[in-house]
Amino acid sequence: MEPAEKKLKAMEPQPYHQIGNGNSNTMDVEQQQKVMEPQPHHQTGDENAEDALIHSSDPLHPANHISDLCRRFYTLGWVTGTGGGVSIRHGDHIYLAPSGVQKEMMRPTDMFVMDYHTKQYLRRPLVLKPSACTPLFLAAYTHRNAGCCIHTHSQWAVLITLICEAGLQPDPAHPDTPTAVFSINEIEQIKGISRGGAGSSEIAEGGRKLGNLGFYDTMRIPIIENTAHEEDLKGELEKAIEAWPETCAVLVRRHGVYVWGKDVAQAKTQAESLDYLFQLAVEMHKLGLKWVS
Ligand SMILES: CSCCC(=O)C(=O)COP(=O)(O)O
Ligand SMILES: [Zn+2]
Repeated sequence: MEPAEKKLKAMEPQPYHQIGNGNSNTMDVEQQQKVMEPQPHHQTGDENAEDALIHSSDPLHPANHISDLCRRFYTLGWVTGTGGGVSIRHGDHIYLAPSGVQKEMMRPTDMFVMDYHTKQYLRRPLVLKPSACTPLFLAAYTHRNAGCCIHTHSQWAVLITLICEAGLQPDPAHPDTPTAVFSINEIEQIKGISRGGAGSSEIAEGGRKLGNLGFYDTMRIPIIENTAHEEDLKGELEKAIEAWPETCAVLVRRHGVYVWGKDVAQAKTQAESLDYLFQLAVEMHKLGLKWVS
């Protein structure tokens, strides 16, 4: 190979199972050596059937879409340093990223696929572990019938939990638990948030269409405490989902936020609107302005 050709080849992104990431949570030295040896493609047997789950020329196929979204979210600081992630539910199939990998470098071949009903993996890349966020994503699918769940480590999300922790912006509607919720109103971007938790097309009891929040509504996002291990957040996240039937997100103190929607578009736009509101509130706080009346 000519030197210029070699240089170009080295610049091409490689699937995770070919490069490793040095993250001990994912691949130790022994595992990395193991991936150099010829191996069966996957653990579960029918290679062609498994590959059909992740190979598609459609950029919106979940295996392609998750990789693409993570590259975009990386530039926003949402999934840097391997933190955060995205999961998509596609019919009965749940697509999940691997754990501890550089999320912006993922390829469709790195994806895990789980059956929604049995919770069994239909596809499991051999040398990778499924995201530690999996139980949290499943909670959004099970309890909110979500079609997509996004977890960010955005610094705006973390900062807003710290400001609420300091008790500087108690919510008048919840005086007993002033630090357990982030509330904001009278900001236009609130209209980007659905009223019903999973989707604006949902119909509430009595036939009322839920739609999105209005300018004078108060958006409330519960905050749960962080745990040493991501998967241990599941119980508190489920409790928060139950206690706040209108929320489309749960903040995790000193960690980030989980946001879901009925489909990728709704989860993504809600994550964007929330990040905007978190940032705005942090900046308002710096200026001594209140964000809830
Ligand atoms: C520095 S990331 C710590 C783990 C975490 O909070 C996270 O969101 C990523 O989990 P994953 O298992 O998907 O890598
Ligand atoms: Zn996280």
